[in-house]
Formats: sequence, C-alpha cells, structure tokens
Amino acid sequence: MRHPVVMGNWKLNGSKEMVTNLLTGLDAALAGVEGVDVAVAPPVMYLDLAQRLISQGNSNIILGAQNVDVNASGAYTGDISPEMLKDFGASHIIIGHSERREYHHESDEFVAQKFAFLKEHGLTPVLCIGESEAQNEAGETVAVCARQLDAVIKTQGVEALNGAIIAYEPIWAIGTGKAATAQQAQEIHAAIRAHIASFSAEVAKNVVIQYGGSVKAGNAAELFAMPDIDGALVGGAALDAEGFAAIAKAAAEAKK
Ligand SMILES: O=C[C@H](O)COP(=O)(O)O
Repeated sequence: MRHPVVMGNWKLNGSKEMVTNLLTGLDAALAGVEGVDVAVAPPVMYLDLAQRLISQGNSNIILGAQNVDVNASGAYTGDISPEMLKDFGASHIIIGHSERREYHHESDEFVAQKFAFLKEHGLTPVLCIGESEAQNEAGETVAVCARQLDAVIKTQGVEALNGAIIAYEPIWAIGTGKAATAQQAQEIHAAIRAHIASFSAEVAKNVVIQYGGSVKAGNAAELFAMPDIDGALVGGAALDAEGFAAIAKAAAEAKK
C-alpha cells in the first residue's frame, strides 16, 4: 500500500513572520493526524527558520525545498547544492516544476541530471511532470508525461524511481482555480503508472504519484478517492495552515 504524501510548495512567498505563523499554525492544525506524510517547501532563505520551528513542534512535518542545482561546490554563483539542503534538514526536493521549465528554460535532460544528483546524495526527488493546455487539447498529455519520465528512466533505469515522488501537474490547472476533475486526473495517473509498469510492474506499484493544480480543501477528498492519486503537491492552498491541514487530513482519511 502506498503511503500518501501531501506537500506544500510555497513558491516565491514568505517572510520570517509568515513562515513562523504558517508553521506554528500548521503544527497545531495537524495534531493527531496520522497516515499521511506532510511536507513543506519554503523558499530556501527560510529553511533555517523552518527547520527550527519544525523541531519545536509535534507534527513531524517534513522539510523540503523547491529546487537544487547540479554542482556540489565551487565557483557556481547563486547555486544551492544537495548537501546544503541536507544541512538544513530538507529531504524532499521539488525538481522539474513547470515554472522552472518555463522561466528558467530547464530541459528534460537537465531535470534528469538534478534527479540523479539528489538520489546520489540520499534526497527524495519530487519530480514534476505535466502538459500545457495546448498539448492537452492536442491529445498529447500522456506522451508529454512519458517523455519527461523517460529522461530519467532511460538514463538511470526505472529503479531510480524507487523512493522518489512523481507530481503530475497539468500546467493549465496550476494557480488557475481550474483543477482537473478527479476522473481526468485518475485517467492520467493510471496512464503514468502503466507507462512505468512497461519497464517494471514493481516500481510502478510502489511509486507515489501526487496530483498538483488548484488542489483545495474542497476538492481534495474527491481526488484522493481515486486509486492512483497518492497525495498532492499544493501551491496557493498551502499558504493557509487550516486549509492545507484539511487537504492532508483528506488524504489520510481516503487512504486508510
Ligand atoms: O507546485 C504546486 C503547483 O504548481 C500547484 O499550484 P496551485 O495549487 O496554486 O495550483
């Protein structure tokens, strides 16, 4: 049985005050919640503060980050290494988010390189994949997801996905309030799992596939009721402690 993972991607939002309030509120809202891994990815500037706040709380919130670079150390101005993330207790690292693919021109190959680098350093990649609206309308959704996954599978072997998390995020659903329906998302999640199963049934059975794109407290239960939706990568709704905790609780409830 796959263990659900609900992760909050805070994107470029935060201040010391906001991080403190959000993590304190989340710790309280998650009291007694079991059966779901809850992770947050604050901006890297706030990892130190977040690590300290999480260690003072009771909720076992997992710390993550929104990106990693591909060098270990040296003359790479502005880069962040896996060991730096580990130094602050961050374990679940988002890579390949469509915003980085678009605004920072990150290719499938570059994202795969990040994937390998995270694995090499014992970190958990949260690999985002997903199609644009135009690709969706052209019926290319599954092919796009397969191509993005194959950049990892064909260079590192399908077993590289063991212990990693895949986040299916249709770009047209991100921040738009227009989430995929539970049925639409289930269909694509099943196709993604089938694609992985064409390499290894065992890996496909165990890999966590999150849905991301306008997940809210109001649509979470419906999404998590689907057999191939193992959690969520949440943007906007993760900035509210109560709302995000409600999403985590819905996952725990649905996957009992
Ligand atoms: O990483 C999270 C996603 O981009 C979803 O963002 P959203 O929940 O604001 O639509």
